[in-house]
Amino acid sequence: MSSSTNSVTLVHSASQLVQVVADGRTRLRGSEMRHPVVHGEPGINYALAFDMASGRIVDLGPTAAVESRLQASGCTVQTRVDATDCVIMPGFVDAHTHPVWAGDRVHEFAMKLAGATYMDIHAAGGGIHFTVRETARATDRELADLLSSRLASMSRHGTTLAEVKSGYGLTLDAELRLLQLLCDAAADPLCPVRLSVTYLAGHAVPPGRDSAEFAAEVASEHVPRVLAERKISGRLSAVRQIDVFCERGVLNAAESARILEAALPDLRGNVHADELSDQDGAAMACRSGAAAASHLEFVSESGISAMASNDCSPVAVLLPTTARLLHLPAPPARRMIDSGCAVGLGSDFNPNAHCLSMPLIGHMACVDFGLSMEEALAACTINAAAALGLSDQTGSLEVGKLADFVLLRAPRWEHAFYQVGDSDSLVKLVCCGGRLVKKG
Ligand SMILES: N=CN[C@@H](CCC(=O)O)C(=O)O
Ligand SMILES: [Zn+2]
Repeated sequence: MSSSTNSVTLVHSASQLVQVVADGRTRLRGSEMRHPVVHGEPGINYALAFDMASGRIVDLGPTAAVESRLQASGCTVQTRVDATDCVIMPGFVDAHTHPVWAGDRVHEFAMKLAGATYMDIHAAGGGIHFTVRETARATDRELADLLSSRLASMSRHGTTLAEVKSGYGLTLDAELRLLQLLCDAAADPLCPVRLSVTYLAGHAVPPGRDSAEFAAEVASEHVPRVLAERKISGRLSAVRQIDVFCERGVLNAAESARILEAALPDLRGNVHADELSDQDGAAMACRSGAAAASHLEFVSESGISAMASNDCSPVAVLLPTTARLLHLPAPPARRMIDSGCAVGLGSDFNPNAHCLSMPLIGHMACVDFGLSMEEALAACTINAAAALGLSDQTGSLEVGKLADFVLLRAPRWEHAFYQVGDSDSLVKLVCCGGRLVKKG
């Protein structure tokens, strides 16, 4: 029970309370992922109270105990939310999304089903290049509306924090435009999802350009301008991460490192690594001091060892939609966890992988990558928040943390991953920083 509390909202009578972490740890590595903290004694029901002014959790535990502590400390319970037959659990954290673009690529889905590879389409001027052209044609208003409807959908599926990347601009001005749209959304008090904005500085090499020369331009001109806008004018102050697509046919490890290092330590590194081939991407991410490396289908043993080495190593963010869609081998998820990596999860929402539901991602991580449900839970809460450097604030339910939680209409939390494709109706209520954003 925290002391400086006045008016609180009390969510009570839940059949389970899922904290994930209860001792302040900010990531779960390796075998620790098997043991998220869950309370669900038969005959006991559970509550969570949050301060309405700060949006932070002030107490949680069995309902009777929480109510008597609130009364003893003189708190006024202003709002009561009945969670009977529901589970209180942390909001889902989506550690990797590309939500600002126009023009779908459903035609490419058909091409891939007929056997075309991702890189065949990319090299022929489709893929990211197609989306860059469509995005350039769209107005700011159209892009803002598309972004906002995607964020609303994420929220309906229970996401309370998402990493959101630019990357469909490629030129400096076009990237600045996309970053501004993301920062405007992040600053909107009505935005239903907390956003952590990433400057995806090297998503593709513009047609006709040489990758080394493009990387040099991004490192020496684009990155300094984004950093200046962020610091001096404050226009892009919500930008927290930098990303590159380290891949054969895009940027190699040296070119990627050059861009990342131009932004560090102002921005945290967050890298597309070893997705379609082993490019030494994970190890490069470690050497560059990045906070997260995503994809990792082709990660090497040395990349896994580097990511498993300590509590500051990058979080290994796995993206089940992409591996499935592109018929890639599953990333060696078991090997990563058994080696001691902190594994996180992301939807990778983008025009290639059109999925906004983290419960579905958790299901796919279990079925396709061999995670247990406990590991998937840790991966899409505390570890995904760790990938964004925000796991001291969110990603678990603990006193003092943000009231970022969902009520799941189910007897046990495992239904989040078991009831595949049903997350919109399973998620009864979403609370983001103490703001109730979905009621049903
Ligand atoms: N791999 C690079 N970027 C995205 C795909 C972007 C696109 O195809 O538009 C990803 O993470 O999967
Ligand atoms: Zn991506």
